[in-house]
Amino acid sequence: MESFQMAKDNTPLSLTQNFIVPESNRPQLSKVSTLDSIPIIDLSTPSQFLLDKITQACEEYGFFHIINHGVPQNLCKRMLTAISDLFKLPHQERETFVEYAKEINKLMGTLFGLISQSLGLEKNCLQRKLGEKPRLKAQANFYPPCPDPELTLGLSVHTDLPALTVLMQSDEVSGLQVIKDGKWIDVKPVPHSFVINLGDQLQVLSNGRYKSVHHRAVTNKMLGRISVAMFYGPNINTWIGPIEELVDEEHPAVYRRYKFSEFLDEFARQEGTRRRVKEAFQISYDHGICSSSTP
Ligand SMILES: O=C(O)CCC(=O)C(=O)O
Ligand SMILES: [Fe+2]
Repeated sequence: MESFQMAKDNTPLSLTQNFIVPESNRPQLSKVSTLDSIPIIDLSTPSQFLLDKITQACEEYGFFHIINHGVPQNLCKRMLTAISDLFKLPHQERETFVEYAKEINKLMGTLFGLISQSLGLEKNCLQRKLGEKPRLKAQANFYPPCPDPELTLGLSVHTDLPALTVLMQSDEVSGLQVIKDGKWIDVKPVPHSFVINLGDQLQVLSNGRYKSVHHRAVTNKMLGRISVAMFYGPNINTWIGPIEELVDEEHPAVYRRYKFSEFLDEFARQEGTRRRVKEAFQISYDHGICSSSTP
């Protein structure tokens, strides 16, 4: 579906009516903070320092950049070009896709190890909980330049439903924004970095200690933007719930256990609403009675 009417020289003429969002959902770009940003973590720093940084980033932002991540720069560049071509051509550059997916899968292994340790768990704990046949899904996003970025959103406000996202964005153009302390902050591209964010399943596994944070993508007048997200999540038959080591008297289970298929069903059920999927699996401890809030 074309979101814009394009002139011959590829400049957008006007935003088509169906992409204009209601006033209450508009991005209010002048209110977005450009002073704050998500942390940048150097994966090559010595281990305890690195773990402290990861703990802090996961607790405070649920988002961070990683640099010195070991994924070849040239492969990242080829991947962005391949994705860019994909939007122009029907034909896929398969080899680059497969090679990229393999590298990112490896990187996800490293990140899950670090995040597990940052929670005080064994290195392989999170990946073990996410099951033997995880789902790795790629999503390519293309945001054409837009004549009026105030009237629309490139990608509406959401949290990522799986466990972990590795996002590569084009170096020149920003558009990703993240909620921090009730305010939108801009995630300016950091060259040769990936943006990492935690998904809903990680929030549940960590018993709410780490957050799957709301984010959105906005457009801009001048330049188109590309991003490539890789999501790592469980398969539909995997049971997800707070990890036992993270539950005690002081930290009672925030969520009940569920099969991932149930989570997906709930997600589908909430189509068309401002989704609150995790909340449906929350345990309520009101009046000393413990009950799940799922209908
Ligand atoms: O384009 C972006 O930066 C955001 C992408 C995103 O949030 C997603 O694909 O889930
Ligand atoms: Fe997302």
